[in-house]
Amino acid sequence: MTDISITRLSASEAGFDDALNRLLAWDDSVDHQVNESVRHILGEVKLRGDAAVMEFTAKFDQLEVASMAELEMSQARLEQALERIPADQRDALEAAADRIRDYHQRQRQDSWQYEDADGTVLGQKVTPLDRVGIYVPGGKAAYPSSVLMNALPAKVAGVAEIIMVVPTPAGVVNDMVLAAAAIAGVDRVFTLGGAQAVGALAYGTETVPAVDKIVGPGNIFVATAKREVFGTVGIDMIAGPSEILVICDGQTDPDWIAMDLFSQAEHDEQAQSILLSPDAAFLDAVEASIRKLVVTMERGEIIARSLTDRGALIQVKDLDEAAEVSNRIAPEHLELSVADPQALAEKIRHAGAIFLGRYTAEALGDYCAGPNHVLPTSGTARFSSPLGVYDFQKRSSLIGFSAAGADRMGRVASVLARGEGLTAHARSAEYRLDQDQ
Ligand SMILES: NC(=O)c1ccc[n+]([C@@H]2O[C@H](COP(=O)([O-])OP(=O)(O)OC[C@H]3O[C@@H](n4cnc5c(N)ncnc54)[C@H](O)[C@@H]3O)[C@@H](O)[C@H]2O)c1
Ligand SMILES: N[C@H](CO)Cc1c[nH]c[nH+]1
Ligand SMILES: [Zn+2]
Repeated sequence: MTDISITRLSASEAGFDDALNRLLAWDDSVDHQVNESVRHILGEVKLRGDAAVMEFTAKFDQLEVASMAELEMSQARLEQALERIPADQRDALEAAADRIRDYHQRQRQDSWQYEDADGTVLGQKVTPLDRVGIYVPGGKAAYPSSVLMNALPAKVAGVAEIIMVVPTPAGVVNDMVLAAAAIAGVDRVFTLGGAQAVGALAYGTETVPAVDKIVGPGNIFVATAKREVFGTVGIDMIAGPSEILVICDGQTDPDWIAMDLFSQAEHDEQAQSILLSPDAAFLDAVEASIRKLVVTMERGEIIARSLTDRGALIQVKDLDEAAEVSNRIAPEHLELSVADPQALAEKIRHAGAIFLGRYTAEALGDYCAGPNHVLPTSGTARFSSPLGVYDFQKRSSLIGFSAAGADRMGRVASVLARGEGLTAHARSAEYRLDQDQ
């Protein structure tokens, strides 16, 4: 079933704001059911550990096992996969890994400190996280690229132990995913997915070690579970169903734009693909390309569902208005398919990643451009950033007063502490004052 009925909107028509809000929002009933189900799964995993994880894996991934050991892939199995995949796949994984590593090495932050005139030392100590969990999606497609995007920044940061989870529906293991884990240096791999995998990493089970932070993208169950366990562990962001927003001046081949919209729609029925253009005839041409091309797509049904339920072709007055609408949406991926993409990029404030110019297909960013493809979705690009080395490093403040510094700032602290009525604070500072002054 590849029939598509795609929403057409005009930014100048009455009611556009409400229509856009409806387009971006999740259906309330979906939201409610997902929240209920995720809370139930997390509660069971916290209470019953491995037993609950195995039950949910049987239920949601149709994978029955007698023991948790069957859900762990050994390092030997990862190496075997690396040896077994065809040479072109191994070369492509290694080429992508090199680009991703190289890009992320530039993000590493080092410790720093400086000294005041009185010898007081102040600074920041940067430390990698001890143990992280990386979620690699696997329900509707296999994502070796997400293994690299999650694990390599953690490696660059110096994380001591990386635990990967990936669902393998019906026990079908993807060798490229395991090979990518070998290339990236992942320490342990469990074939678990969904909220049960997130719960296992957050709370720990008899077999799965609890981690300090969970990163990585996933469907709505995974994104909701990460939100729920935040606080028990750190999370990177909400990286849910994929999104693409294309702004086009009407001069790019409509087939290219249709395929760019498909590229994210094919991930998930809940993915969102939107096109903005000031050219109404171009919107018609892209709609015609969509209808022509969808029947040629292997994942045509997912694309048709996604474009019908969550897609839109929106006419805007001009590119300035396109930038305004885009900033309201704060998309995960934003393609600027226009003559002067740099000028338009100046007007963009919120987007996970910005793809500049007609030749920059978002798909290249998904695999091998270098920047991370784990990006904030659902408008969270207003306050979140791409996954990066900084997500795997934390900072501790360094404070070392000299005797002179303790005297000078101790007097300030004493006044402030007494103002707050906290006498122990005041006296602790006062003990260290120069008593001759
Ligand atoms: N934002 C990003 O950076 C980014 C990157 C890559 C992929 N993605 C997105 O990741 C998602 C991958 O989704 P996927 O489904 O292929 O794999 P997934 O691994 O995210 O989800 C599969 C799991 O969902 C759980 N699940 C499925 N139906 C359920 C139900 N009814 N109740 C409870 N749990 C259920 C199962 O446990 C299953 O293991 C897509 O939405 C894709 O767009 C996002
Ligand atoms: N587009 C996804 C991020 O939303 C990443 C991906 C992996 N493979 C293909 N695409
Ligand atoms: Zn993609």
